[in-house]
Amino acid sequence: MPHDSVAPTPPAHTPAPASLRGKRIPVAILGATGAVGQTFVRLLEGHPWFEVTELAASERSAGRPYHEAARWIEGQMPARLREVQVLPCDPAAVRAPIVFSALDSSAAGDVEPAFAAAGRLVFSNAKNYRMAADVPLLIPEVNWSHVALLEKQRMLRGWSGALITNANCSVTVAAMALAPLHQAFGIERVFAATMQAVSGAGYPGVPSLDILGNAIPYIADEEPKIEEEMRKLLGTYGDGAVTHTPLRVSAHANRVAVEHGHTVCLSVGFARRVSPADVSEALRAWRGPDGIVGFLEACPSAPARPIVVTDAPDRPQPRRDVNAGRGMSVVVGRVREDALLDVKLVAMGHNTIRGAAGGSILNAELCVMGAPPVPAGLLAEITGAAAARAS
Ligand SMILES: N[C@@H](CC=O)C(=O)O
Repeated sequence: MPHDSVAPTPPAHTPAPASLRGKRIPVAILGATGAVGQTFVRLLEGHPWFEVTELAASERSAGRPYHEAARWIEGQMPARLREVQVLPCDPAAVRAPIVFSALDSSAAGDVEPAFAAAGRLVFSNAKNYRMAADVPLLIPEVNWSHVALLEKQRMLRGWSGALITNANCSVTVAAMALAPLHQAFGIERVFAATMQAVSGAGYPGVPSLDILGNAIPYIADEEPKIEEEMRKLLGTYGDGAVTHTPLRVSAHANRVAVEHGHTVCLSVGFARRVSPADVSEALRAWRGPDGIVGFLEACPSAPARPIVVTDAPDRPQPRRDVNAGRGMSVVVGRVREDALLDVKLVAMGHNTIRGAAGGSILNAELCVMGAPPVPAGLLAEITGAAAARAS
């Protein structure tokens, strides 16, 4: 084979953690009618540890059967959910202990803290709290140690639940490619140019007459997000805080006529001399921090390899590679010398799976496993409180 295989791997059959005692944890999806909400529904259908029991959305959708409220985008809506009545995004109406939020930032700002205050473990995709000092911004393989912020968050905010965020989708792709290199060699400067799929803009998203046969060199708010979130993601946790890495990042964000898969062209400057061969070797060997690799291997959503390196001269390509690791791997190729910085490469990943719903689900799986440093007893506390509410 000329390069590493990027074929989708079959779903893992992972035994549930003993703490679940053979039962799946009920979970709710907030913003269930939108594109990312629907991706949560698809990925969680048949999940061995989680069962979607509640769907919530805006006042406009609340009270309607899910099949009427949501214009389903890919494949078929799971039959068992068609008649489920959509709930309002209110913790008094939604009972599940674990909540996946696909809410737009206009709603997430009030709704997500309300659920965390009401004892729920909230996994957010929205931008609102990503940069808050007490909120973990997580990509498990990159910075799982930052989950330790939860202890301080719950104390400071007086929440019986907690809030965990995942990163913007294009940052996720870039950060996964850069984390192994930062750990091994120390990165000082990054130039990033994205080619982002239309699904990143949600549904109905970018008008077809704007994007067909076109590329748009602007995505609102995207460039500052890439620059700021990258510094937090690659930062270090200690003494109850994350110290952002002093990395200089310059980003260009572009929308292109691709359905799924964000591509990021990266030029990287290191603190010392690093060759393309060093970079390829570090990427191929990387599985994430030693302390959680065993936990990741037991997570149903974790790919066998978070980074798939290809030596093919014309890859990665969204059309061919976007489903690597069932959409959870980032495919990296074109690793070569850079005349301006040191090394350049191209990273591509599934924006609505690894970059959104799949990333949140993996965060939740690691929490359920109690992967350290998840605060001891967090899951038992949250599910115990939910059982008490139900009785
Ligand atoms: N802002 C991104 C979505 C990912 O978070 C995009 O527009 O593609």
